[in-house]
Amino acid sequence: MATVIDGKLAAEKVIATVTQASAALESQKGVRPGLAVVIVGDDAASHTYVAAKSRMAKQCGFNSIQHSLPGDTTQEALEALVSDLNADPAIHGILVQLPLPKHLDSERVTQLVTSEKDVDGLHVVNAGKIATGDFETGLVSCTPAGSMLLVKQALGDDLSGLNAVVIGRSNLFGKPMALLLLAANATVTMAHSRSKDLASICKNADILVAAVGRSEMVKADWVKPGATIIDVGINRIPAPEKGEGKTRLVGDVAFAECEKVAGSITPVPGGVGPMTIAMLMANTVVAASRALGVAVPKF
Ligand SMILES: Nc1nc(=O)c2c([nH]1)NC[C@@H]1CN(c3ccc(C(=O)N[C@@H](CCC(=O)O)C(=O)O)cc3)C=[N+]21
Repeated sequence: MATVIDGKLAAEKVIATVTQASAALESQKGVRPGLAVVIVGDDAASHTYVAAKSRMAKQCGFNSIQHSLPGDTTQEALEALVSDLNADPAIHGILVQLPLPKHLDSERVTQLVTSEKDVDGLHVVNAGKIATGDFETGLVSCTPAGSMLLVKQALGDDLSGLNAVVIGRSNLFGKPMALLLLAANATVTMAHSRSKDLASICKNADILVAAVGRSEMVKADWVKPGATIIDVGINRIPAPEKGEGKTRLVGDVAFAECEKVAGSITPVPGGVGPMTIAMLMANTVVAASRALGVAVPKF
């Protein structure tokens, strides 16, 4: 039976470091880290996530500001808000909740956020820094950064000699995750929906990272015995056993069967999800520390 990796506990440790660094900033500089979260429209799931982020930001002692814009907000209005936040010295981190409503160009908005305040790590400058091995001056996107902390917790900092397979190739997750694994000396394979024979690619993985967005797609016979599995999927599926119309959260990995083969595995919920929020707080305190010229905490 695999060890279940406790993402909530790991996230609490990150949050403790963030809270300490935030308090130090306030006592040294009289400034609290400022995080602005922008949400457009009334998607229920997005509002739940944003509420969780705001709650955590307050718990960390941040100045947490939420901008909720109506679903018919124009591109110009959204860009004007982001420009204001870019120029506001009290704001150190800006997050524009994705996905945006279809009439808006999210790539333009994402690239408008100044790279120093891009706590999502999605600006091309930050993506480029990861790609070129600069982990000192940029910001790493939250879900890959959090997943990497969980991998290192299970296996140590040096992944030399280990095969890592990342399923999924998005700019948001798959690409930066693969680059972080590579930087830690793993031998990395990027698999995706067009890959031939996913099962046999995965079977070779000492570290298997699933970010496909398809519930419970990774089966036990895809898993190398003893492998470390990081499940990045968040899929809401019907749960009639909980009552009519109820749902439950599952990952991209068939947990119950894979747990019997893996060495360690992250659960959903309670795995990567809490780490994503924790790393958002970490990026915010890092951005604030840099802006104010104080020592930057390590995570
Ligand atoms: N600009 C932007 N940045 C994001 O980082 C971003 C985003 N947009 N849009 C949506 C996704 C999704 N996301 C999650 C964060 C935490 C949990 C999380 O904490 N999940 C809990 C369970 C929550 C529940 O029960 O619904 C868990 O896995 O244990 C999940 C999902 C961040 N995202």
